Formats: sequence, C-alpha cells, structure tokens
Amino acid sequence: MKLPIADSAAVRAYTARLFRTHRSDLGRIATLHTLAAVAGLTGPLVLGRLVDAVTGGTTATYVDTLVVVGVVAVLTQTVLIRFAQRTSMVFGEKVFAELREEFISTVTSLPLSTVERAGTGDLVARTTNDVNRLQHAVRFGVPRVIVAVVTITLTVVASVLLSPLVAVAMFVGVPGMLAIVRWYLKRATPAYQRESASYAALNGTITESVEGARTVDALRLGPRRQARVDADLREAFAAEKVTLDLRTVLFPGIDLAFVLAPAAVLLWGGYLASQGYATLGAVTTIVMFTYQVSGPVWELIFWVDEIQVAATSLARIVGVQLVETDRTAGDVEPVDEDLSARGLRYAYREGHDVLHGIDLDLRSGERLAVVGPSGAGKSTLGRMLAGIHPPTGGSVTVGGVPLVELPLEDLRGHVALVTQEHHVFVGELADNLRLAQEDATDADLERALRAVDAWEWVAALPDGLRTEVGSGGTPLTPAQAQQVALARLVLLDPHTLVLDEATSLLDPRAARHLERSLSAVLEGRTVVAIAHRLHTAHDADRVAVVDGGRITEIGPHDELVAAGGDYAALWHSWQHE
Ligand SMILES: Nc1ncnc2c1ncn2[C@@H]1O[C@H](COP(=O)(O)OP(=O)(O)OP(=O)(O)O)[C@@H](O)[C@H]1O
Repeated sequence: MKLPIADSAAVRAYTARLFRTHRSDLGRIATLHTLAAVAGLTGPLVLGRLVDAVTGGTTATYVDTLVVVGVVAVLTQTVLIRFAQRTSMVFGEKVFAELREEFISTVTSLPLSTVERAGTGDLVARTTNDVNRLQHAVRFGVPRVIVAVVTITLTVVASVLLSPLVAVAMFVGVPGMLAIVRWYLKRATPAYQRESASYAALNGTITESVEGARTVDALRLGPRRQARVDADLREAFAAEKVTLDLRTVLFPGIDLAFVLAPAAVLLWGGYLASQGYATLGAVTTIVMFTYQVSGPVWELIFWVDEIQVAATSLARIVGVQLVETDRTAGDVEPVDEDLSARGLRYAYREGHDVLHGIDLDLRSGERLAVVGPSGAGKSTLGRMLAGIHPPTGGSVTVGGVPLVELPLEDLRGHVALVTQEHHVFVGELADNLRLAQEDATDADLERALRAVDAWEWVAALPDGLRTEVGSGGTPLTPAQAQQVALARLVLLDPHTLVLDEATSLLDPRAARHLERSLSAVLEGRTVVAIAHRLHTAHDADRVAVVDGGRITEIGPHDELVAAGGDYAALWHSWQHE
C-alpha cells in the first residue's frame, strides 16, 4: 500500500484555499508592488517626454522639472520596493510555517496501520525532501512571481496606452521564447530528477563506505567501493551534463529574445516616427520599457520551472491529507474497565485472516499471559486489544464501547501497548517522560522512574531529569530506553496494559527484576503479557495459548499443566531446556 498522491484538481483546490485564506495579505503585496512598478515606469516616461521636449524645443525649467520628477520617482520606487519585498518575504515565511504545521499535525494523526502498511520511507521523504522543495517555492517563488506578473502587466499596459503601434514590436521575441521555454520545461523535470537521484546515490555510496570503513578494510573491499564511487560519479557527471546542455540552449535563446525585442522596437518605432505615426519620445520610452521588462520575464521563467517541481511535491504533501481515518470517535463513555473481544478477526492483507474469531473476556485486574508458537498471531491479538488497528471483523470493547470509537487520548487512558519499539526523543529526559502526562511534576516523574527501577541511573546522570537525551545527547542503553518507555506508561496510568516483548531486551535477570518492580506498579491493573519466556506465564492468573490465530486453550497455569494439552507440552519442554 502506498500513501496517496493528490491529483491536480485537489492541488488546485488546496492552493485556491491557501490564496483565499491570505486574500488580504496578497492584496497588500500586490498593491505595494503595483505602486513600486508604477514608480518604475515613471523613469522611462520622463525620458520620453524629455526627448520630445528637446526635439520640439523647450525651456531649461521644464527640463529641470522633469529631471526632479524622475529622481523622485526612482527614490519612491526604492522605498516602495523595500516595503513590498519585506511584506512579500514575511508572507512567504508565514504561509510556509502554516503549511509545515498543518502537515505535521496531519502526519502525527495518521492512522498507525496506514503508516505501517505504507512503510515509513515514503512518509519520511515527504516530510523532508518534499517539504524542502516546497519551502523554496513558497518562501521565495510566490512573492517573486507576484512581483514579476504585476511588473510585466503594468509595463505592457503602459506601452500599449502610450503607442499601441510601437508596442506591437515588443512581442517580437515572444513566440521564439515560448517555444524554447516549452522545449526546456518538457526536458527539465526528468533531467533534474535524474541529477538529484545521482547525487543521492553518490551520497549513499560514500556514506556507506565511510560508515562501514572497518568492514571495507577487513574484507579488502576498497577497490570495489572505489569502483562504485567512480560509477556514481560518472552518472552524476552525465546527469549534470544533460541539465547543462539544456541550459546552454535556454539561456542564449532567451537572451536572444531579449536583445531582439528592443532592437525591433527601435527599428519599427524609428520607422513609425519617421512617418509621423509616433513621437521619438514614445519610442524611447517603449524601448526602455522593453529592456526593463526582461528582468521580470526571466524571473517568471525561472519560477515557472521551480514551481512545476514544487507542485509535484505539493501533490505528495496534500496526498497525506487524503488518507482516510481508520476510526471515528463517538461520545459514549465506557461504563467500566472490562475489556472484551467478540468474534475478533484481523487480516493484514484482504482475504488472509491472521485472527479467526477470538472471544476473550479480561477480568478487571487480572493478569493474562498469551503464549504460542511464532507467527501464531500473539502480537496481532495484543495490538487489537490495545486498539492499534480496527478489527476487520468482530469487536474489542472496553466498558461496552468499541476501542475504535474512543478518542485516541481517552483510549490510551484505558489501554496501552508496550512493545520493544520505543523512541527516545531529542530533548530533556523529563520532557521525554512528560509526553505521557504533560502536567507531571518532577516528583511524579521520580515516582514513575522509581517504579520501573530506573531512578538510580537517572539520579546519576550529569543533570538528572534535565539531562539531554536522544540523538546527540547522553546515550541511553536499550534497557534504559525501555525503562523510560515503561515509566511513561506509569504516568499515562492506563487501566489495562498490553505488554508485547516489553522486557525482552533486558537480560533474563534484569527482566525478572523489572517485571517484579513492574508488578508492584501494575497492582490493580489488567495486564495482557505476550509471553516469550514461560516464567511470565507461570506468574499469570490465566494463560491463553494462541495457535493459528485461535485461542486453543485458556485457564490458570496449574489447570493447563494438569490438563496435559499444548501448554503442558510447552511448559515441560521449557523446563527441560
Ligand atoms: N505488518 C504485517 N503485515 C502482514 N502480515 C503480518 C504483519 N505482521 C504480522 N503478520 C503476519 O501475521 C501472522 C501473525 O503474526 P504475529 O506477529 O501476530 O505472530 P506472533 O505470534 O506474535 O509471532 P512472534 O512470536 O514470532 O512475534 C504471521 O503470519 C505474520 O507473518
């Protein structure tokens, strides 16, 4: 299963919504840039007037006045551009920050089952590469495009108003320019994608060689790694050459159009002036306008290209929002804490049931051990009982309410899953713990850490609870990280805990130690322990044997051993190990 990618209609609708939300900001930016562009048009207009005045004979005062108007216009333009640029930049930053926040909140509320099925690679690529690509376009592109469009439009309108006949020549380079730009854009996206892919491959090879330096050395893989780097470099060179070739057509092509247009205006305008259809001043002004407009045209071409690439990224980002939620929270409150499964089925892939109709009632406060051969469905059952996945058949309820109808934050207060996977976030140890209970005091944190036998090493850390942990901070051993995860659970205070391999990373002695302290903490809670060591099962109130997606036996340890079934066989073989 892949994460969805939004189609162009959805991307358009999203962009339109974005523009609607920021209507007033956009209006302000457009107004400021319009004023700046109008001031920018004054220079050439004044020069045109000057030419006409000088050719027709004028006074020094008139010339002086025009010069003053010109200078004032330039100064005004400078000031206006400064404010217009500032407003545009602030706007770009604001929109991008909103986009990023919206995206993060979408990603963090994605159904876990979807993320697991889609794999995290795609999601990570969307959160990093795609967001980065979009960032450039939103922060700089959108404001620059607004400026370019406003300036081009105003300049063309002013030229046409001044002398439509002369202005026609401005467009002489347009058909050729359009042809070249279309030719370029068609080839640019795949070429630049190949270029990025080749750099990614080169980076990967080099990083891998450096990180695995000892292995490379030990196995004498040096020449082979060298050959891989050479091959990647050759590909990067070839990819770069293609984009370079594209640019060697685009740049001179556009430059030619830029040279052609003023020359055409000059010739054509000169002819018209000689025939009395236009004044020399108008021709001068339009020639200058034509020069002036080439900058914004360039900018527009550049951004069209960039925005095309950004649109593909936006489609991938908006696509994440299209993931359908796997649960809808209702407002019915559980009447008690009794967890029960009825006719529970689950299939990771349609038509391949892993659980085949499980019925299970957990008594409040009891401890159930789930045992069974590898692949029997123990973990899947555990995840269902913790409400991680919605069942594909049957139901799991707490106090009569299906788990998937509880708001997530409420659900975690009823039942939580503890697995081997636990992440230590970059930041203070205290913050890592407060993820479970925001308003916990330091004393609460200490109590939770003591409960999982972790206080001793935490107190010995350089800054105790304030110690920076996670990547780049004080490294925690896997067992310590596991204890942090368990302490979070103590703070979360769920009524029911599903422990899946929660203690398997610890060495057996430590595991037993931790389990003992845990059981003190878990007093009064319902516990489902997926048991990989049978001694856990021995300590439980009841044992459920899962085989082939069904519960084949369930009952207290002694009864099951006495019954002489599957569990008894497992138990005896473990004792003889
Ligand atoms: N994410 C998944 N996608 C597809 N199939 C899966 C997935 N996770 C588990 N399965 C399949 O579901 C079945 C039950 O797996 P599960 O992990 O629940 O068994 P288990 O009893 O916990 O095994 P173990 O003790 O080895 O962890 C297995 O056939 C497994 O291959």
